Amino acid sequence: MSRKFVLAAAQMGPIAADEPRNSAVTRMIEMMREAKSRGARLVVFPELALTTFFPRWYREEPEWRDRWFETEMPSPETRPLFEMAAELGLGFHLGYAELTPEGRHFNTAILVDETGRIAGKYRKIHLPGHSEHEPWRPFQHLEKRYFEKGDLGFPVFDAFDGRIGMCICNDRRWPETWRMLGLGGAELVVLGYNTPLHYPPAPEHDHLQYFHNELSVQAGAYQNGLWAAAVAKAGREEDCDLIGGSVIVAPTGEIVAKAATVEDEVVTALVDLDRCTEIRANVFNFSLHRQPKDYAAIAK
Ligand SMILES: CSCC[C@@H](NC(N)=O)C(=O)O
Repeated sequence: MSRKFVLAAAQMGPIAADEPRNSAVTRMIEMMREAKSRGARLVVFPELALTTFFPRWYREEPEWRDRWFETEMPSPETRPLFEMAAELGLGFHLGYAELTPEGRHFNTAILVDETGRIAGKYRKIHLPGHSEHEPWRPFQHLEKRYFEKGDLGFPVFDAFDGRIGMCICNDRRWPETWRMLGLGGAELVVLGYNTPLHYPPAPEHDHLQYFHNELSVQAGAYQNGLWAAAVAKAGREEDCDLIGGSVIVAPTGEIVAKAATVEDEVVTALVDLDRCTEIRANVFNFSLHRQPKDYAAIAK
């Protein structure tokens, strides 16, 4: 059985602070139609794809924070995505802020299959930034304030005739993320990101933002012999420039599709999950070459 399918990366341009959820959903549905017209089976949306990247602001009122969070999925505003998935026979990956019935806040992503059913959930583990107001910054990065660390580990799901893993934005910079997903047997890792062009603690690295994105995703894919799709929310969002550069990467580490704009843009690639073997049966044959006894410090 062939395990080839068309994968779509649906980069999003900026979402204004006052842009309602149903506007973002309408933009996503338009990109789902575009992806389907190119034969896609799965479309990947960014991190926190329903709203502006709200951790850039410091606010103390709990009700201010909670307005950015989803208390159910699907919700009345997001249900059209699920209905469109079922109608088109097109799965999707979506990042959003999750508020649980117990009052817990997570930076979450879900995988939805071609029938519109939630096939998997991941909660972001590597939360970047800071937890207190730092007025010297031109904008805040308060993920450590507004979210709890994810509590689901790095699960891998049976879907799309393969094994699919997820991570979110800053997770992609950590080799441990990719190795955990690789050890779980992931053949495709999908992720979204909101990455500012300007990094206030080390502005001398600003010109490297696109490079570090590609470096991380290409290394993660190659070193674990898996496909990867990394998808941006891009462009000038509320006076903060976010990088674009959404990519689909093969298990060889080669970029096979790449966005050219910082706007809503769909890029597609034909993904053959059986190509993971090219790497996994050779250079990164884990059972043959990996030496976990010598890696003890990594897990401390
Ligand atoms: C403040 S750290 C840099 C920004 C970070 N962004 C997210 N959303 O994780 C990233 O790793 O891209």
